[in-house]
Amino acid sequence: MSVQTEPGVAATPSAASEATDGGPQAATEARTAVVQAAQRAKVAARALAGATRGTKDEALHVLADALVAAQAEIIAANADDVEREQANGMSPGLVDRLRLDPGRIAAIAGALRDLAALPDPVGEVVRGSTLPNGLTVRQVRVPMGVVGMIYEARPNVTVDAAGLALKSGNAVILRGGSAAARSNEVIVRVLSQALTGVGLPADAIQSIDAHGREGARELMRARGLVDVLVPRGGASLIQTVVTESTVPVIETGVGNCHLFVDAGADVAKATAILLNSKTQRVGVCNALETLLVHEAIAAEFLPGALSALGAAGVRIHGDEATAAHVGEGVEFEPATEQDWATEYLSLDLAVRVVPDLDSAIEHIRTWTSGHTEAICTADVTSVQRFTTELDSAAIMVNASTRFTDGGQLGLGAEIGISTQKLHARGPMGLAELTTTTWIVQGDGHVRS
Ligand SMILES: NC(=O)C1=CN([C@@H]2O[C@H](COP(=O)(O)OP(=O)(O)OC[C@H]3O[C@@H](n4cnc5c(N)ncnc54)[C@H](OP(=O)(O)O)[C@@H]3O)[C@@H](O)[C@H]2O)C=CC1
Ligand SMILES: N[C@@H](CCC(=O)OP(=O)(O)O)C(=O)O
Repeated sequence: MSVQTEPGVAATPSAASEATDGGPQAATEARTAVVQAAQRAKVAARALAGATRGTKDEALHVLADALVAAQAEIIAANADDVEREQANGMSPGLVDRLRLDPGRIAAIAGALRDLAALPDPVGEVVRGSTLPNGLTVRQVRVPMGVVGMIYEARPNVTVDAAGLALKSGNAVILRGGSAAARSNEVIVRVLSQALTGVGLPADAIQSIDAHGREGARELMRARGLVDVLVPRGGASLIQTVVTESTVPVIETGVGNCHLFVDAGADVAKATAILLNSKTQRVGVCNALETLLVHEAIAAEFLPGALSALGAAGVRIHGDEATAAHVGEGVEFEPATEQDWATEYLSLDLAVRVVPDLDSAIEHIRTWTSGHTEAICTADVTSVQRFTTELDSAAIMVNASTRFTDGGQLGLGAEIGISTQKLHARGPMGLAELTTTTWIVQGDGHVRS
């Protein structure tokens, strides 16, 4: 699968009418089910908002243990999903995103334990002062309440979202990608049952997967019951949610990440960063899609870099200047403008040689979706310009694009990576799932 993005826009919108439609009866059933789930979640959210850090952290460990204990059942359900989707022609990159194994389940459980080790965001005083009139003013973090989430077929996200919601004192209603339906069914059951073991309500973690896209649409309309909706996925999903949701939305966005190798960059480090960004996990939004190379380093850098990419199975879509450096065993085809706009999510990479930093910045500003850009350089002026003249959610300096990830950046996990600017930008962790309340304490104060 690949995604075309318009210059500067996370693009390819498609109308809600494209969504699978189960007819009026399915819509009514979905409405009833989602409203009831949201009502239960609202009650559960009150219990979570008052839960102590100790209870929430204990719950996260219990959830982690429960997942590991249910590993065989989860992996069997996941194997059904993988088998079905492979038969349906899902690309290897997306199958990799869907697949679970014991190592991945251990990592997912580990992320829950990492969340337990982080400070509780709830109750944190963001600002505080005593005014000249004696009033004490504090702005304090509080949970959002009920968080709705519509997301891709990636079962680790089910657990990350549940863990983040729990630690930040929120209830969560999940609608995962249909390709992961069996995996998510088992995971949500295991998690919500485990909650009750520590005296927290099972309704704090609910799934509406059974109601498909009808359920997702009802979640968008549950204003007053759902406090915030996080859509995490492709352009069609984001466009539909932004257009149709009456619930407040925090958008995430598609990736189309760039790496610029500057004149004078350390070739060994740049090659390692390039390979990691492109090949470590190709189906994810922080994978590299376009390499830009300063012409002054092209002859030194490109032959080795392209042959390393070729050895890793990467197909190059390059401009003429790149073609001159392609050696034996490297699959190459001439790039068109479409390649600059494409999020391949596969072992494909667009490559362009540029005359200078200005051209690299211009290319990125033209084609980026605003997710992650990286530069390899030894020049502090280039760093300064790259980090201030681009307008993306994350900028990596001499580091892989793959670091745009909540776990990697110390947030424990992430509910999504925001590529818009309001409330949150970049990987969204615990603090991003809270809002604030102003607590003003007086002693009979009145306003004059
Ligand atoms: N910035 C970020 O945090 C992230 C960005 N992404 C981006 O997402 C893309 C890959 O995601 P992909 O696998 O394509 O996921 P999709 O966008 O296809 O699906 C994600 C979820 O949205 C649902 N959905 C999709 N379209 C609609 C619609 N029109 N109405 C209602 N629900 C809808 C899907 O349901 P169904 O299963 O029924 O199709 C699924 O539950 C990439 O472009 C990647 O960069 C992905 C994750 C994180
Ligand atoms: N958190 C991710 C990156 C963001 C993400 O979830 O991407 P995607 O696989 O497109 O859903 C990671 O690097 O593991």
